[in-house]
Amino acid sequence: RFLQQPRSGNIIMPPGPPGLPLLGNALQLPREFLHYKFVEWAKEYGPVFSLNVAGKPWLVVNNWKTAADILDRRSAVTSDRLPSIKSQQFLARNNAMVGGPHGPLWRLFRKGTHESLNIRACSAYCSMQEEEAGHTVRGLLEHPELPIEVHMSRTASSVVWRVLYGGDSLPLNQYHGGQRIEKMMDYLLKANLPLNSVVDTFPFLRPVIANSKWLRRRADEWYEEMTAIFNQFYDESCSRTVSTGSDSYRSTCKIFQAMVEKEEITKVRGAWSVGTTFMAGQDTTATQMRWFVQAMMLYPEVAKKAHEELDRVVRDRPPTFGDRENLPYIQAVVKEVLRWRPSAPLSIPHYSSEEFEYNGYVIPKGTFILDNIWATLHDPELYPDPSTFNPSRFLDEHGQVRAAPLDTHDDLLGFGHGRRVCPGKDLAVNSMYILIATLLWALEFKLPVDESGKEVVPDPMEMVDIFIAVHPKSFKFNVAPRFPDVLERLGVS
Ligand code: HEM
Repeated sequence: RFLQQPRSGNIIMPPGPPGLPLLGNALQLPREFLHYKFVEWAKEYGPVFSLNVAGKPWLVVNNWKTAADILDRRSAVTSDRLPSIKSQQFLARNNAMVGGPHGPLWRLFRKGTHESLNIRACSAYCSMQEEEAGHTVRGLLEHPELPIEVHMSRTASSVVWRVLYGGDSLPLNQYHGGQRIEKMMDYLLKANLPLNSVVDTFPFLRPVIANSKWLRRRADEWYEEMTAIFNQFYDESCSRTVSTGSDSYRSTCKIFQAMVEKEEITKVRGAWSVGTTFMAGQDTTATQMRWFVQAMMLYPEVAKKAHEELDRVVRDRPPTFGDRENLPYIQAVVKEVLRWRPSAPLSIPHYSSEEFEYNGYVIPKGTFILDNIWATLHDPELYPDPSTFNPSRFLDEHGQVRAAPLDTHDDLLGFGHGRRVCPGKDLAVNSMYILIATLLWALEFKLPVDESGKEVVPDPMEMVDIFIAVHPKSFKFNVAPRFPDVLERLGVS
């Protein structure tokens, strides 16, 4: 308790678990699945509690109400990101907007991404997304030997690639441009892992490293290579016109190119904005779709209800975006996938840029704020029996999608809060809708069997924490076509 007391002036932090002198709660934090530990602490200390991690104040927000109060309503002062020396300053040279400060540069980045990804702009990508859903069915049927992560990663990358860079559909099982970015991203993500950066643990080393070419050499090489890749994709994109099916659109690169021409942003920052958006948008959507496949194998009664709805509404032709309003159960499956297994259970941490007041507490400037999305989406008060995959929880007594209760973000779950809310949320939900509808229309998901004929049942609690994102552990799957000529019907034979 002593360590939760004000450190200076009138700071009053909410209570939290007691810690050790100097180290505070640092040794009590598990290295992975922090969100589970926070759920335990929230039961004891309430939905918003504080920690002291080696002298640094942390605030953990664990339900929809506190998230709305702190991250939405006070977003003017709770939308910063932790200043990270290794990843932001040395690796990305302050060009990575996702982890960057809440300032003028970030506003330009949001302006460009919003123009490209807002809900109206997204309508231009629908025919491309329908086509990608068809390619995914073909991939699953023609290459069932490939792991589910390879299929879903191709699909998610391809959609984001085509929107951001206006390129062609990405191939399955062949090295492509998107993978060049993904490979590089790994190093940047790992630099953010707690205690993975010497300079962030001991910030007094910053000037020493900044002034030594030899100590900085790995970071410099990484930056040069990343920038060359981003610039190459950006230049190629700026010279193409995109047209898919009945739609044509400006790639995100072209939107940033117009901003570069108006001298609002430099070219290198435009290229980095697009590249880091690709990084943020690819893995998240792919992870949600892997959970969807697992859920369909574990909950065949859900797949059956979805098949009944699709058979009644679209019958023997593939679903389209035009069918969405008539497919409430499919919409509810999309919501339940996002609720059941959010791909970023602790969101991306926020940081307070000013001292602020909340419920009688006074939270200091420089507080690391963790949004425990997992706790919110597994709160039994809002979602009874939260560990069961049950899309019907989102439907009213007439079988229609129920209106989202105030402040719950029930209409777009798992995309974060406040000014930092995910700018790709509408594109992601559109991708998930058309993929889920098309995969369920085209395929029967079954549990695979082992050599002795026994069903292999995946455990939905087996997950891999890779910092920010949490994936399902790799699992086997089995699919069969629901129509003998399914690929012809999809136009992808
Ligand atoms: C189902 C898929 C997705 C999920 C679950 C998801 C989730 C999130 C979350 C939780 C955040 C952090 C929000 C916060 O700080 O409060 C975020 C940020 C972000 N997302 Fe997504 N996202 C998804 C798809 C996408 C897509 C498709 C794109 C773009 C093509 C995208 C681009 C971004 C960017 C650029 C940020 C950083 C925003 C900022 O710092 O201002 N995301 N996302």
